[in-house]
Amino acid sequence: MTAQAAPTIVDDAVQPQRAAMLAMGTANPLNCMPQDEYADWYFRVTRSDHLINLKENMKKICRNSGIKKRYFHHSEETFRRHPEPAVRDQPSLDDILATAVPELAAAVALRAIDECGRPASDITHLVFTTYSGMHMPGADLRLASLLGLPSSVKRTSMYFHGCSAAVAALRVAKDLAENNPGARVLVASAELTLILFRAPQEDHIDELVTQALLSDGAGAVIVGAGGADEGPLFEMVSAAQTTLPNSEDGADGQLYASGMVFCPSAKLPALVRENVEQCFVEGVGPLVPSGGGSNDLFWAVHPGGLAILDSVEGGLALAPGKLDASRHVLSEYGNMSGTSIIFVLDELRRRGDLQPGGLGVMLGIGPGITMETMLLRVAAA
Ligand SMILES: CC(C)(COP(=O)(O)OP(=O)(O)OC[C@H]1O[C@@H](n2cnc3c(N)ncnc32)[C@H](O)[C@@H]1OP(=O)(O)O)[C@@H](O)C(=O)NCCC(=O)NCCSC(=O)CC(=O)O
Repeated sequence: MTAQAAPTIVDDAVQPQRAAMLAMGTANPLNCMPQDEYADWYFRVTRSDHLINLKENMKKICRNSGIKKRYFHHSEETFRRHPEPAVRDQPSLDDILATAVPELAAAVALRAIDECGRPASDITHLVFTTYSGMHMPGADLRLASLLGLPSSVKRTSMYFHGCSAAVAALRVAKDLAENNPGARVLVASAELTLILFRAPQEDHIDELVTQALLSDGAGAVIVGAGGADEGPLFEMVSAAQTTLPNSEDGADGQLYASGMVFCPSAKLPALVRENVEQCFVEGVGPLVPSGGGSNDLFWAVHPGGLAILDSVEGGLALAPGKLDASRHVLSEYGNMSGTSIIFVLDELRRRGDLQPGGLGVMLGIGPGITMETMLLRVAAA
């Protein structure tokens, strides 16, 4: 990826108190699974080795997934203690998820708070997102308690936004920061795939794709609108959400007593390819300087799968290398659903290719089909 020129944007005058990402943190559970061992492991723990053709199919999907390894909270030990999710479809997941989701979220939130250099008690708003379980009170409250946030913190939970969740949460955080002077918003996203772990079924290749690509992770970002004094990383210039018409069946998730069933459609990559440019142009295009094309921007794209990234690259006619950060995250961690985008942002800033003032687009792709776009500007060093 080459360093880019730093275009200026047009609406600074109308948005004096623009929100920015001030700090971020990411983390994964400890169990690391090489992708080339996954099919053998998965069919063994689900006692499905007799489904020989399906297992071969799974091996092929894993080989072609662009993923080297994934991380999981669960392990073989989980299924020795709780055999239900692996073999009977009657899982007893709730206690595990109710504890592990806020704990993982707290670990990443602490990293972001540390990086920010101000105490947790300065957090005024919490926006929490997950699909890995639902409780009342929710994981957001447990997270607030683990972090020791003030009891006055204003909590917003966003459940079941799938792979566009963290971009949507950041959009909400941007509005909160820009409309509440002094606000310091903690965005936390945590996903554990234990909620959707199920034995393979012969007529459900879509579920096999889910089992082969999705993985566990959490990310946190602190958002404020205090200007340069706060040491911003990325200014959040403008955000948009676009829902593709008649695409509800493009990614279908349903929560049952036995856990979540999530089925991405085989047509999802084509839907993305056909629509991504229009979503970009309509969503944040008007703020990109005239003459600036998609290749003049940096890109943080949800690494949903190799075919998804290839579709975004093709649909926007991006130069090779433009999605390297997303491809790297896919390879090293798998598809951590909405959380992935925070890993991509973190990867982009670590690479050191971004130029102060450089513009880029963050793109989340989730059920709907929903495309969440946010125009970002790299803050001055
Ligand atoms: C799964 C793959 C790695 C497999 O790649 P391959 O190179 O092996 O080959 P391929 O794409 O031709 O697929 C192999 C065979 O599997 C079938 N196949 C692929 N995806 C399928 C799906 N979702 N449902 C049912 N069948 C599917 C193909 O039709 C083909 O069938 P046949 O062999 O009969 O021709 C890739 O297709 C991929 O990256 N797909 C995108 C995955 C995806 O949807 N990710 C988003 C998850 S949801 C998400 O991130 C956001 C959200 O919505 O929340």
